[in-house]
This record gives sequence, structure tokens and C-alpha cells, in this order.
Amino acid sequence: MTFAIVGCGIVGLYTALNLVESGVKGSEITIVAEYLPGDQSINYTSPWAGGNFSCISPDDAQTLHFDETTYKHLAAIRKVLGPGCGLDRRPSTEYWDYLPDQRKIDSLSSYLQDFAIIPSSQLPQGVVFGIKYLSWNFNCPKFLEVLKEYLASTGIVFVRRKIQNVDEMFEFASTVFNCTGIGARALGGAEDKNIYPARGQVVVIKAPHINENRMRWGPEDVTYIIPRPDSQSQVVLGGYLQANNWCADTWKTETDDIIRRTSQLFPEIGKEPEILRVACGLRPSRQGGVRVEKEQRAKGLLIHVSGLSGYGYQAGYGAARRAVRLAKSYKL
Ligand SMILES: Cc1cc2nc3c(=O)[nH]c(=O)nc-3n(C[C@H](O)[C@H](O)[C@H](O)COP(=O)(O)OP(=O)(O)OC[C@H]3O[C@@H](n4cnc5c(N)ncnc54)[C@H](O)[C@@H]3O)c2cc1C
Repeated sequence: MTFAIVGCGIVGLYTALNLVESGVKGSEITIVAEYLPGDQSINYTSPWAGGNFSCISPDDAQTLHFDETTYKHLAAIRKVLGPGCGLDRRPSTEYWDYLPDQRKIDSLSSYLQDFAIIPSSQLPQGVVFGIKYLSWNFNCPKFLEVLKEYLASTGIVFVRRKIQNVDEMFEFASTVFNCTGIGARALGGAEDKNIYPARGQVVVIKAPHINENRMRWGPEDVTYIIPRPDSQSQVVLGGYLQANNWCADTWKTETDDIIRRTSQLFPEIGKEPEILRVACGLRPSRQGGVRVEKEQRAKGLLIHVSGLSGYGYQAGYGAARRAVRLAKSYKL
């Protein structure tokens, strides 16, 4: 059996990793993508992520399960890739201006390391609920490159090509994974109009004194501070979740708003941090949630792994594992 993956963002790479872990030889896997690690485009979301493990996922059982699978497996991934791979542990504090769904808290509290609910007397003004735990932090551009190098070392071939119609992928293999992120909306032969962007702008600062995550979930926006491992003290500040906004530009007003909100949440950031970069990305959100589905096409089997929205790093490994089991017809 041969396998091909269209898409080389975090979801395509996690899918390849799952295939290798399940015993498939690297030489039986081909990854085809318009953009590869190291590239930058508004149509390539993965380099723009914060990124960490947080409470961003929706409250449905499937996504919570994907979160759990990924959280528990990241230690094994770090071991394989080695120190300096852009994946490491940092403590995290998350606050809500509203009560989060109990299903999510029950799920997270059952496996997050060092999980604790913050006593209400210690919550900042306006916050109604808060937790602390040990999170995972990604230096996303670096992690993508290191993971790609590791997969290449197993014999996986990477091909740069824009696919017009998904059936072209059966030139490469009889089983194809569609991991095209925001591109899944327009992928010929498999257009998924449920996919839509959720734009986020981020500000990258230099701040060696910030070594923990802090997040605050408001009714409309999220404010977050995410240190990047193996990055010479970069910290990612955000953010926004702007549904159906395709804009690739960045805005000074949003930068100022992000600095204002993050320095309020974490005063040690200061009001004039050293800004290294401002960027934005389009989270591949999906009406109906994450799609892990098997489809029999005339030329072979197609498995969709899409709609990872703002949780591709923290839930994508779990989604990819389910996709690989579907492909290999394992019991779920
Ligand atoms: C500001 C921001 C902050 C975020 N923070 C976090 C975070 O802290 N934690 C977290 O878990 N997630 C976070 N995310 C979300 C995360 O970045 C996404 O869920 C993830 O990157 C989606 O990965 P993907 O592989 O599905 O898509 P992408 O990374 O976009 O990859 C898609 C791939 O498919 C290829 N492709 C598409 N169409 C075609 C075609 N027709 N032919 C050939 N190739 C094609 C592309 O070239 C690319 O290689 C954040 C996102 C943003 C924007």
C-alpha cells in the first residue's frame, strides 16, 4: 500500500508521522504541497501559529479527544526530534471572562499535568474562572522544519506542486490524505465550502524575562502571551479570532491593541516592548468542526483531515491518528 499526502502544514506532517509510527516505510509516502516548511504565505497557516496547547478547542468530545491524544504524545515526538526542535514545556495560566463549558474542564483536568483551578479570590478583576497547568509550547516555523527533516530522513519524498484537482494525487499513491488547511475550501474535486478563515494578527517581541503562557478568553477576542522555545527569547503576543476575514495585511491599530491588552494581562511585558515582527494568519476553521472522513473515489481512497482552526498543533496529531486508522481500516 502506498500513501500520499497533499499539504505540508502541521496536519500533513503529523499525518506522515502517524503513518511512519504505524509501521509504514518512509519510501512508501509522498508529500505534495504548494508551500513547504520555510516558506511564508497567507495561504500557509502553520508558520504563523503562536503556538501552544491551550483551551481554544471547542467543547465537543471528538476535538477534546484529539487534544488529549496530542498532549500525551508530544513528549514522544520531542524525544524523537531531540532538544532544540522547537517544542518544549512551559507553565500556563488561562482566565475566562465567562464560565467555560464543564465538559472541557472535566476533560482537561483528567490529563493535564499540574492542573489546578485558581481560587476565585486570586482571579484578576472581571475574570470568573481560571486554571493553571503545564503546557506545551511550539516554535512553529522551527518545529515544522525539524519535523520535515526527520520525516525526510525516513525516506519520505517531498514534491512541490499546486494540485488543481485532488484526483491528480492518485498519480502518487492509492491512498491520499487531504491536509490542505484553508486550501480545502477551493481544492478541485473536493471543494469544502464549510471551511472559512478565522484571521489572527500576532506581534512577536523579544522578552527573555517572559517564560510562561498567559491567556484570557473574552466574549469576542482572546488575549495571549506565548513564549517560543529555542528562539532566543521570542514571545508571541495576540490576538484576534476574526471569522470570514481573508485579509493578509497587518494593522497598526491591531498591534497597539494587542500590546495594550497583553501588557495589562502580563505587566512585565511593559508598554513598549521590543517588537521583532508583526504578522497574521488564517486559521482553517470549519462549520461542523474538524473533518476526519474517508471517501472512496474512482482511483483510490481519499481521507480528509481538515478544519483544525486554531488548534492544529495541539489537536492535529490526534486527528491525524484517527485518519491513519481510517485509512488502514483499524477499529476506531
Ligand atoms: C495567529 C494564529 C495563532 C495560532 N495559534 C495556535 C496555537 O497556539 N496552537 C495551535 O495548536 N494552533 C494554533 N493556530 C492554528 C494552526 O496554525 C492551524 O490549525 C494549523 O496551522 C493548520 O495546519 P494545516 O496543516 O491544516 O494548514 P496549513 O499550514 O495552511 O497547510 C496547508 C498545506 O496544504 C497545501 N495546499 C493547500 N492547497 C493545496 C493545493 N491545491 N495544492 C498543493 N498544496 C496545497 C499548502 O501549500 C500547505 O502546505 C494558530 C493560527 C494562527 C493564524
